[in-house]
Amino acid sequence: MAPILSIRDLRKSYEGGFEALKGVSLDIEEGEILALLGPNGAGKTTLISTICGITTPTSGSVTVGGHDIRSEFRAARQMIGLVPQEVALEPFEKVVNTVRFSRGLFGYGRDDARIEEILRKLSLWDKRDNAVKELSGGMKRRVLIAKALAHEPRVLFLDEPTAGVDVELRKDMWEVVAELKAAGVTIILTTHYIEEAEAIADRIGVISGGELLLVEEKTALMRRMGQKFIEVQLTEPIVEIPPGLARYDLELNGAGDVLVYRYDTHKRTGITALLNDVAEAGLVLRDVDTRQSSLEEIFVGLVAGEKT
Ligand SMILES: Nc1ncnc2c1ncn2[C@@H]1O[C@H](COP(=O)(O)OP(=O)(O)OP(=O)(O)O)[C@@H](O)[C@H]1O
Repeated sequence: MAPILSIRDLRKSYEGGFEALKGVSLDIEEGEILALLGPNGAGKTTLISTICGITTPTSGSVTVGGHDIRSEFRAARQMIGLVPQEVALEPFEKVVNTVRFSRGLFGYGRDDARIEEILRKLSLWDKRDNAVKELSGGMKRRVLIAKALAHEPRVLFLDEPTAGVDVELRKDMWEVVAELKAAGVTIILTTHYIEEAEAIADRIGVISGGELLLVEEKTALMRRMGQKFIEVQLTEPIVEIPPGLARYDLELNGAGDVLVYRYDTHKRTGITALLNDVAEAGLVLRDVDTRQSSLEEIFVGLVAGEKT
């Protein structure tokens, strides 16, 4: 199947010559959720703004549903919904009207049933007659999503959808995203919250300094780059690692009662030998725990590697 979004060698230099995108290429399949991770200033917003036609690219091409964003701007833009980072809403307008208005902007006729469906999906139906200014910050974000969905887009961009919202609302947002995916909407979101990408994305893209460092299926990425740790908890603390265990490159925690061993699941792990040698060294185990390195550790490693 042809990708719903196709980005080829996209470059953007701002006035003054700053290169915010240095040749980004990416294909996105219909119905997937892609999370774009990157530090501040990486170019995430520039990438989204360029695809959505808010920023003009210096070179390169983007097609949405086969429509070129420059030569077929209207057709391409019609397929896209954008939830911007900044909350920019008309404070005195009623929720329902602001969403209706967004639909009208795209040339669609009034469709109250559709608006009701969107407002209900976002738990805004009860607030439909409230003025926007009466809503909490989290609810305002939902209104932004409702507006972006009003013209029935097939691709939805969420630029930091949960920045500054509390944990509970963040989880609600994730549910909304999952429902949209189930309804067939393709979703591209940027986030600073790595746990957010870990929780909802199918694929992860890491962008830094205007370059896409990698794009990979989340589980494959975590399997490929992730390491595992085994924590050997001892009944009695020790002051130093016994010489018999020197070859393992172990770390002893501050309290002296946990030995941490890092291993790669793709190679021989050496766990059996380690546990034998721990017993041999006269240490008694209280418990053994394993832990997978998180996406956060992978991400920090990648971006740090890029800077050196
Ligand atoms: N209009 C502009 N003129 C000049 N430089 C700009 C402009 N907009 C963005 N930049 C620069 O381009 C780079 C990328 O910015 P962008 O907003 O795309 O980053 P981002 O990854 O979205 O960052 P954040 O996570 O902080 O929102 C930054 O260094 C920024 O200062």
